[in-house]
Amino acid sequence: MSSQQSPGARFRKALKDNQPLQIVGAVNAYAAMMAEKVGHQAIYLSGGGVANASYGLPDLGMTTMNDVVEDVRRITAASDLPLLVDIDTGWGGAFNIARTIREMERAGAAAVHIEDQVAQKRCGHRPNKEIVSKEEMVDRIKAAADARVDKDFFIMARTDSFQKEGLEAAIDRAKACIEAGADGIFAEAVNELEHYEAFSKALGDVPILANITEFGATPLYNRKELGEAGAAMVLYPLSAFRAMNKAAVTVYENILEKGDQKDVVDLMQTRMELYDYLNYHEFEQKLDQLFQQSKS
Ligand SMILES: C[C@](O)(C(=O)O)[C@H](CC(=O)O)C(=O)O
Ligand SMILES: [Mg+2]
Repeated sequence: MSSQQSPGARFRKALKDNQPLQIVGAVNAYAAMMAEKVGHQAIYLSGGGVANASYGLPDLGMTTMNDVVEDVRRITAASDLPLLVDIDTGWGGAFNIARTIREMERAGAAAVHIEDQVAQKRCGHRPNKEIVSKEEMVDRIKAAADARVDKDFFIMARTDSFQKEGLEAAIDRAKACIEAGADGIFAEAVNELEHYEAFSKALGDVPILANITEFGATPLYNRKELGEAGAAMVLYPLSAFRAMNKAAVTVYENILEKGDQKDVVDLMQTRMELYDYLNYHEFEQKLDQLFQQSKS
């Protein structure tokens, strides 16, 4: 099932083959399997998703490298799609960042994005974000780029500077990050198509990611218009997660209020659908064969 190419090489190929490449959030292994079967070419492990879904915590820099790497391992074991991982600020200084990159590679990630917020970070779409200096961010990128073993492992620099410093400063940071070895730029929380155009004009061939997260600062632009504005990647970090959560609350409430779940069965994936995504029947057949062998 798994291909000969490294995860990083597969990510780069997906980027080349899809313009722009849609990257969908998968909060766990099963979500990754569904995204793959549906036909997506790349998946994402959201830092907010790990904090919220795996630990019941807000996206405020409270989860550690090990928390995230654990979820990466689970997802890469279940799906062959190249996985982009949110490593927040990299969890420390140069040595910590180098360790993070190596652990992510070892766990089967294809790409990461590392941001220029302070360690006490916030969600990129919340007010009052604090950022580190351009020099410190450049050091983060150098440490990350230098640490990778596979040269195809993709390192994306995310800049949160637009909110505080505006477009020109954000582009200036992006340029410095590219010089330091970044393969792509995540232009966080910009809010007009023209902003992506400006990034793309200034950065030439370097791929730019548009984060189309719901209920945030960026309108829900279509893939096509983002592509025309120069975005090479479109991220949907928590879209499926938000939908799952709403369905779950509806089911919990219904069971409590009505005493049964009949009214909400239509919201549910059926047992057969679940089994199809899991290849359940293949496993069952194998089990039957094993029993036959031990009986004979
Ligand atoms: C992309 C992001 O970093 C994430 O952790 O998924 C978040 C998404 C969100 O909170 O909607 C971010 O943009 O900061
Ligand atoms: Mg995040």
